[in-house]
Amino acid sequence: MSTMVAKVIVDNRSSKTDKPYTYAIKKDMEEDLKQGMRVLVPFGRGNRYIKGLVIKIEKYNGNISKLKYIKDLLDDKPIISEKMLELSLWMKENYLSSYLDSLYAVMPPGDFKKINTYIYINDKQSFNMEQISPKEKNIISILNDKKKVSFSELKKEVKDNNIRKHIKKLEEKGIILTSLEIETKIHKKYEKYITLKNDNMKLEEILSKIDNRAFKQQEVIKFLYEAGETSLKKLLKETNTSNSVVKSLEKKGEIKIIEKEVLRSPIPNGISQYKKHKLTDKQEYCLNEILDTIRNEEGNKFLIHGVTGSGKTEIYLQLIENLIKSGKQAIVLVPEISLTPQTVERFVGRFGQKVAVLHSRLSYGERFDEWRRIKEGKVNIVVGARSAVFAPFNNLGLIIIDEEHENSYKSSMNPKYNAIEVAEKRCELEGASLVLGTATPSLETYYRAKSGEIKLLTLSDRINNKKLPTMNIVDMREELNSGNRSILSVDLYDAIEENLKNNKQTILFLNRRGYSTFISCRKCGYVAKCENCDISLTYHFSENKLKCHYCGMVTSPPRICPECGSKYIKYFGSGTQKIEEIVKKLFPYSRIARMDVDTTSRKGSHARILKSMKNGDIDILIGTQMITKGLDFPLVTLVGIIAADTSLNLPDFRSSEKTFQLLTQVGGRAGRGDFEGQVIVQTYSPEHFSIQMAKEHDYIQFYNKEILLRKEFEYPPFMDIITIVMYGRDRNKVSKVSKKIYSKILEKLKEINKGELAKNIFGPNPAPLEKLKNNYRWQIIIKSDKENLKMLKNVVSRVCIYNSQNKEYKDIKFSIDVNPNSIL
Ligand SMILES: Nc1ncnc2c1ncn2[C@@H]1O[C@H](COP(=O)(O)OP(=O)(O)OP(=O)(O)O)[C@@H](O)[C@H]1O
Ligand SMILES: [Zn+2]
Ligand SMILES: [Zn+2]
Repeated sequence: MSTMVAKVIVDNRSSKTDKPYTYAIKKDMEEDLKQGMRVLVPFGRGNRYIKGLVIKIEKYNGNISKLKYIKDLLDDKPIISEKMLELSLWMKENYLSSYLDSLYAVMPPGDFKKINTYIYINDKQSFNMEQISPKEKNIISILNDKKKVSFSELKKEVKDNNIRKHIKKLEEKGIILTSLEIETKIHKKYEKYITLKNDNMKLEEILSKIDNRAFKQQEVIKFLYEAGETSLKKLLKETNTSNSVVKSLEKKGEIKIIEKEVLRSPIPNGISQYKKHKLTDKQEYCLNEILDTIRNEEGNKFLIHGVTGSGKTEIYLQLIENLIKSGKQAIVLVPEISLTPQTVERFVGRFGQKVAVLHSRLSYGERFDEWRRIKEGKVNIVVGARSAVFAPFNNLGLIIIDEEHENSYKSSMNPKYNAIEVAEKRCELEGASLVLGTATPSLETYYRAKSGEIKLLTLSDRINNKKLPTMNIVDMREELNSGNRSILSVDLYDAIEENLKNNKQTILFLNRRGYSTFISCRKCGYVAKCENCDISLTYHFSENKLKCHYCGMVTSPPRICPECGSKYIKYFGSGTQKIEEIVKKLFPYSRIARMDVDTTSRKGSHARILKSMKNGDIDILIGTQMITKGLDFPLVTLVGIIAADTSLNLPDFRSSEKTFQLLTQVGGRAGRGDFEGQVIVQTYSPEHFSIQMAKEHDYIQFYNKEILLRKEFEYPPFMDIITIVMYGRDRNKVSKVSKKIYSKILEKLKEINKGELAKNIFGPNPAPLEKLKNNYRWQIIIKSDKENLKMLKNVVSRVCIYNSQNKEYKDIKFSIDVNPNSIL
């Protein structure tokens, strides 16, 4: 006969114990135990008790007497739903992360150990004591005494093995409520609410019991009779009374005071309503296509490719409105930096209290409260950054991912997931639909849209047929030739001056990304590139060498330009701060603000800058990536891009794509109001196709060219990339271990007759950022086609994860990333 056993992941931060352990289940626990519940299990040689999570319950054919038993159940119901558990296990496989990291991603925020189920009486429900068993009565009387009891406390007091069943029954009858809560230092907030005690009596009857001269008391009664349950604060304000009036009414037994929990909310007060636009024909077509396709079950993945200012957000809003009517829930992902008041206002301004907002700046308490509001179904829309994809809805109907091309959807921490892929998987598991939107789709997404996997919807015009801004390219080599060594070209200078005269706003953009600088000829625009990878070489100061960050090729920097022989070889790099200084000198009477990581680190500073921009208190806004997303200011008519080459010359196969996206997105901030906009792009490579295509607003042509290059050089979407970074304090050791890992990978491949794949394993090489936070980093890069991906992941986990406890690897850590954002 086979028995059931539980597979448990224990909450112990060590890669050695990060695997499912098998535990036997006592008879009296069998019925209650579900996957997704936390349990207490004896662990290790000393059999100390440790918390764990049940990921599976299955038949066992081995000898059960060899197993340890689960000691206790910690939850009365799963804290992770079946589907979220499945999603988490899928992440573990797909991104080669640990069980524990993957589980933490889908669990309530905060510490696994500190989350408790609490049980309390449902004030709203009246019930008949006769239908209640003595044991249930016992529970009710404990709850009546204590108001709220944690599950484990209650268990201690009741001492009944069947307690879970009683709780379940009581909950089904609506007599008690349960909720997950976290022990935090932040205490829950309560607020007093007042209602009439005899609310089924006529108003005259109640009033007749109160002294005629007690006007205030009479007024309070009248108010409550009209308004029903009201918060004390509001009551005092509306009736202009004092607390003592309320107290004496309570004494007389005419009113009831109830304490209610107030959830902390990160949503700012006083957001005004965001009025619904009547959709344009094109928006409407798009909305209906999505709704029809879903209705006819012809697919559930969509890409809205709509130019900047084409009204994508309004489509999202009406899509959500449509969906929540049928009782479903929706998640909207936006890039962290565009979780600005402007975005939040649109969703909250339309749907009000039904929206929860999740972003990384929330306090611990706020985050947990939002999580609970979602879990308990108090909201049906979540707007948030990447991790909001795990919002614990149980009737999910839709995930929208705005600006789907953004880097920030890929996590750089464990589990190193890509929120788009996770969203897709989650939609699959829950039968929900996925809508991606952007003006500049990622190559991967557009490729899939063209292949029919994702339904493509295109909006090629701005709302009200406003023109897309004209893009003027300034060749900075010519500026130099004509003697202008300033960072601003004559054209850009003149345009700013003109704009100031007309009281219009200007945005100046400078991409500061990139750590080491690139090398370029100021005369002809030549950029040093790797022959094997078609990627720009990075200049390393300490060694005075140029290196390829993909294949490891090393060369000395040229003294004179190999193309034109000039000696104007320069390395590049100036930041927004420098620009700010220069612009201030050139336009001393203008109002200038800077928006980058340095100026927005304090809470609220981001919002403040945006507000002054909106109010027209800023003439020139200088910024990094932060100003590229979603901003909608009607007075911005000029956008200047200081150096388009910074992103073009990043040592990354995505550099062309990123440049096209950036120019289009930043440029897209211009001319959104009643005035036409222009963009001035300064560059040393004006003929580069990503700059040319951005100038023409021609995504399709850009895509067609770029996708050929991806194919030729074997990059995504045609190949997947896995990077293994090995790091530690001792450079020699890091290098030794990397070499060992490399040869083990080759060995394993030979063992399974896949030796020919050795040509796809690059390295080991020092990572471009070789020393980071006092660690030396070396990396191996693996390229894989779809067929071999699973096998290669398997090899990598065998070599790096299962053996990471190996003595040889002492003091060395591994970081594995599947399709990383960057390989720096
Ligand atoms: N049907 C409509 N009628 C009138 N105005 C509209 C309509 N739909 C959207 N708008 C307005 O048009 C402007 C641009 O819309 P929105 O910001 O949604 O565009 P978007 O496609 O999301 O742009 P981006 O990708 O640049 O962020 C907004 O000010 C919005 O309020
Ligand atoms: Zn040159
Ligand atoms: Zn190379």
